[in-house]
Formats: sequence, C-alpha cells, structure tokens
Amino acid sequence: MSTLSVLPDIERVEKQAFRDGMACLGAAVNIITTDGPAGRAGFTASAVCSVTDTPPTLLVCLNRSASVWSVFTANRQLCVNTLAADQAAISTLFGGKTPMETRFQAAQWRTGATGSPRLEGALASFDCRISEIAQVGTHDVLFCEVLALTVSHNLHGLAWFDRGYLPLQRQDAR
Ligand SMILES: NC(=O)c1ccc[n+]([C@@H]2O[C@H](COP(=O)([O-])OP(=O)(O)OC[C@H]3O[C@@H](n4cnc5c(N)ncnc54)[C@H](O)[C@@H]3O)[C@@H](O)[C@H]2O)c1
Ligand SMILES: Cc1cc2c(cc1C)N(C[C@H](O)[C@H](O)[C@H](O)COP(=O)(O)O)c1[nH]c(=O)[nH]c(=O)c1N2
Repeated sequence: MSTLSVLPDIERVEKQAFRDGMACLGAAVNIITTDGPAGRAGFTASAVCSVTDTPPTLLVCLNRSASVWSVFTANRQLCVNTLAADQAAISTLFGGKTPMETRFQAAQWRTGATGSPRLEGALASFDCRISEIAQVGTHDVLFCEVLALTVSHNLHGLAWFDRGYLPLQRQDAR
C-alpha cells in the first residue's frame, strides 16, 4: 500500500482577494522614468525592491498593458525616483491616463547618467540599465543594474498603504 499522502485540492486565490492582501504591504512610491531612442516616458510604481548589492541591482514590475511598456523595453535604461513626503500629487499624475507631457510638466527634472530624467526633490534616484527582463503573468519584471545614484538624507519618505498615501517620518532628520 502506498504511503504517499494525497494533497488536498488547493483553490486558486481570487484576484480581488490577492489585491486586498497586497494592500496590507506598505511600499515606497517611485516614479520610474526613461529617455532614449524610443522616447521619454514615466509611470508610478510601488512594485520595486532590492535584489542584490553585487552588482547593485533592483527590480521593477511593469504591467505589459501599460502605455509606457514599449518605451521602457526598447530604451533598456531607466531611473527609479523614490518620492519624498510632499510628492504624492506627482505620483497620482504618473499613475495612469494622463498625457506624457502633462506628467513631466508637473515637476523639475535633470538628466541622469543614463539619460533618464532624474526628479528634483526626490528622496533617492537610482540610474539604471535594464540587465534582464522576466515575464510573469501580466507583468514584466525588469532587473535593473544601478550605475549611479543620488540620495537625500533629510527628506521624509512617502508610502502607499491601504490604497492611500502616508508620510514616512525619519526618526532623526540629519
Ligand atoms: N504592481 C502593480 O502593477 C500595481 C501596484 C499598485 C497599484 N497598481 C495600480 O493602481 C491601481 C490602484 O491600486 P490600489 O492599491 O489603490 O488598489 P487595488 O485594489 O487595485 O490594489 C491593491 C494592491 O494590489 C496590488 N496590485 C494591484 N494591481 C495589481 C496588478 N495588476 N498586478 C499585481 N499587483 C497588483 C498592489 O500591491 C496594490 O497596492 C491598481 O488597480 C493598479 O492599476 C498597480
Ligand atoms: C501608487 C501606485 C502604484 C503603482 C501604480 C499606480 C499607482 C497610483 N501602477 C500603475 C501605473 O502607474 C500606471 O498603469 C501607469 O502610469 C501606466 O498608465 P498608462 O497606461 O500610461 O495610462 C503600477 N503599475 C505597474 O506596472 N507596476 C507598479 O508597481 C505600479 N504601482
């Protein structure tokens, strides 16, 4: 007689239940920008995290149905601009459905090492080249090698939590 136990059928988690769960994971808010042969584009992303420090690499998840998808995957370079506490309005503009020129007109930009727009007043900006792209479901996972960065040590941060913005207060502003 077999001693193998039979796993019970595990039902798939519904999309809405997954989103309700994910709404509990507070995350930093970032404006991801690019410029290059395919043009200039930018979008808001909370699905950003550190992968490895050798070589310094972060990942960004980008929905393949986003209007900006073809621009990012063609340029293969981007800047991750992590927002400061007073920049929630920029996040809303870059969060979809707004013409690209209107998004960029709302803030001041410099050109970063890769040519991607660097947001003035951001908490941190990571200038990257896209080293690898993996397709998972509806999204592309962009693995990004960080080539240059700027950091502000005294601004407060911004979080996306429970479908809204919250300030992330530093304990000791340097
Ligand atoms: N990773 C993402 O693609 C992502 C993340 C946050 C927000 N958004 C966009 O902003 C809208 C509003 O978000 P919300 O937080 O107010 O409410 P929501 O109920 O749509 O999403 C709740 C949480 O689920 C996750 N999520 C949402 N859409 C996703 C997707 N397509 N793929 C993977 N994860 C996803 C995110 O963590 C999000 O914060 C979303 O409908 C979506 O269009 C997308
Ligand atoms: C707070 C918050 C966080 C995220 C988003 C939105 C908002 C408001 N959006 C959606 C994304 O910004 C939006 O789809 C793009 O701006 C593309 O929209 P258009 O297709 O250009 O209208 C988003 N999209 C994505 O592909 N990955 C992500 O991590 C996130 N995160």
